[in-house]
Amino acid sequence: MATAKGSKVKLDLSRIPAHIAIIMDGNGRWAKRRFLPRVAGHKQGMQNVKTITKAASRLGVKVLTLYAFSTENWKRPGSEVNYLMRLPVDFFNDFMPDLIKENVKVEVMGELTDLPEPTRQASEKAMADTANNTGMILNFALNYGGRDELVHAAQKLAKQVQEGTLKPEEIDDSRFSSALMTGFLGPMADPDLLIRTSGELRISNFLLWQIAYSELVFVDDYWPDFSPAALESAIADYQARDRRFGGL
Ligand SMILES: CCc1cc(N2CCCCCC2)n2ncc(-c3ccc(F)cc3)c2n1
Repeated sequence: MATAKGSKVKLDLSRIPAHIAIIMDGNGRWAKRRFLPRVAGHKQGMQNVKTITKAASRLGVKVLTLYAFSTENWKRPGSEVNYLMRLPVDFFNDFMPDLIKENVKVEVMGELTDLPEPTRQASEKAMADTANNTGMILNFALNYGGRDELVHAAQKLAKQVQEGTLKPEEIDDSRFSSALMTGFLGPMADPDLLIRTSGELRISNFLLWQIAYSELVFVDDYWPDFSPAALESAIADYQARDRRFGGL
């Protein structure tokens, strides 16, 4: 078994999960514990996105989906939302050369039309500038909600039936998966491994259809403290499980 260099755990590099999704939670509590403002946690959290992106890419992960902003996050104080909405701009200003060097392809999924113009433009430019990259897909969920995604998929398919281009009996798992925001990922749309940081044991309206058979790993680290070693440990947990996909 080939193992990751310098790793504390023995990873089978031939069984790295193709698609890892992460709920990056605990940024505000990370700051509070250090008597810093919440936005300091978000800033450190963004730095850690860069660290974990590189670590996942180098381990051979094919898709890394990160829950950056949920449809419910608009309820936060205006000053915090304004700060958060600038992070994608800062991320790409700082990290685009590294993303190009890592051959990472950026995707951003969610209700992007509701975002501030600079946030949406930075996301669209990053997707355009990395469109020809063939390495890991870094897929940000931005202004994303799982129920919102299911409703939009149902509406899309209902419209096709109404237009006469689709029969109701033709709507099956595959057709529904293709109608979701993760449809562009094809056979890799469903995460093999979902990680949530900060000790919370909730799914929080994330990838509700896609995680039907995902392995779930909950870690106590706050997101800013979630290290490449912690990622490898979560992957080792995944590799130690015996996935049955509903079978015996
Ligand atoms: C819009 C809210 C938000 C918050 C945020 N945080 C704060 C909370 C979560 C922890 C990570 C740091 N990050 N980190 C990267 C992005 C990002 C999103 C899209 C994109 F195309 C490029 C980068 C980000 N976006």
